[in-house]
Amino acid sequence: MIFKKFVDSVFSAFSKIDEEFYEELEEALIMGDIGVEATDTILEELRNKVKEARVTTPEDCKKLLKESIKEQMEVRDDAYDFEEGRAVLLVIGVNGVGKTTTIGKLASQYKDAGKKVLLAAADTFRAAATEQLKTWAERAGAGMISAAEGADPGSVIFDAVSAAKARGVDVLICDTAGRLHNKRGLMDELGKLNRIIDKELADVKKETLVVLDATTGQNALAQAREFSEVTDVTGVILTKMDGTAKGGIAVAIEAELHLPVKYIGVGEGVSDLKRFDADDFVERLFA
Ligand SMILES: Nc1nc2c(ncn2[C@@H]2O[C@H](COP(=O)(O)OP(=O)(O)OP(=O)(O)O)[C@@H](O)[C@H]2O)c(=O)[nH]1
Repeated sequence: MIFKKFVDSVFSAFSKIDEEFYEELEEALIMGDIGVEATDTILEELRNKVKEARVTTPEDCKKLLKESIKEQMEVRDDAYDFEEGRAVLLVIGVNGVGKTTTIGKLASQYKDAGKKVLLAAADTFRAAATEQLKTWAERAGAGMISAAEGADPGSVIFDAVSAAKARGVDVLICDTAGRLHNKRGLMDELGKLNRIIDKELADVKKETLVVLDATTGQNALAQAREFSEVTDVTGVILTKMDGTAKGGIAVAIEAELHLPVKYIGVGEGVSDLKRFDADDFVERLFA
C-alpha cells in the first residue's frame, strides 16, 4: 500500500523523465521500504534501460522499473535443490514471526509429497513452543524429537539427527530459538547446532532459512542482517504476506544481503505457504 502510494505519486506527478523525476523516484523507493542500496542498484539499471529503449514517458518508465525489480528478485534455478533427496533444514528467526507455523506448513507439504519428515524442537526456551510444534507435527503426520524446557538444544539436535538416520528420514526440520541474549550467544548456539549437523549428516543437503515477518519492514531487514552475521543463511521465508504488507523489504534484503526469498506465508492455514514468485511479487508491489 505504502509502496504504491509513494511510487505512483511520482509517476503521476511527472510528464517527462528528468533528473528531478529520478530524485523523487529515489525518495519514493526508499520510503517504500526498498532500502538505499537496492534503490541505487535499481535506479542505475533503470537509467540504462530508459536510455537504451529511448523511453520518454513516466508510464513506460514504470514498466521498466517493474522489470528491473523482477530481474533482481528472480529466484535462481538451484534455489530448491535441497528439496530433492535428503535434506536438513535449520529454521531460525525471532519469536512471533511465524516460525513454528511455517515449520508446520513445510512439514505438511513435504509429507504430502511423499517424504518422511521429522521435526526437531530445539527451541527449548519455552515449553509452549514445543507444544505448538507438536500439534503441527501431529497434524502433518510427522515425527518429532523434543526435550524438557531448558534442555540443551544441541542434545535435541543430536538426538534428532540420530533418529533421522535410524528411521531413514528424508527431511529433518529443526526449530531453533532465535532469542538468545546477545549476538555472541546466538553465534555460539547456532555454531554448535551446525557442527553437529555437519558432522553427523555430512552427506545431506543443509538449508538455513530465516523466517521474517513482512509486516515489520525495516525490523525484518535488521533481523536478516543480524542472523546472516552469525550463521550462513541460505534463504528467507517471508510470512504474513496475506495482509496489507507488500513485502518491499524483500528487495532490500536481496540487495543488501543477497539472500533470496524462497517462500512466502499467505495465511495461518497449513496450505498457506508458497514458493516465491518474482512476477507475482512485483505485480503485487505495484497493485
Ligand atoms: N496471517 C498470517 N499469519 C501468520 C502467518 N504465519 C504465521 N502467522 C501467525 O503468526 C502468529 C505467530 O506465529 P508462530 O508460528 O507462533 O510464531 P513463532 O515465530 O513460532 O513464535 P513463537 O511461537 O512465539 O516462537 C500466529 O498467530 C500464526 O498463526 C502468515 O503467513 N499469515
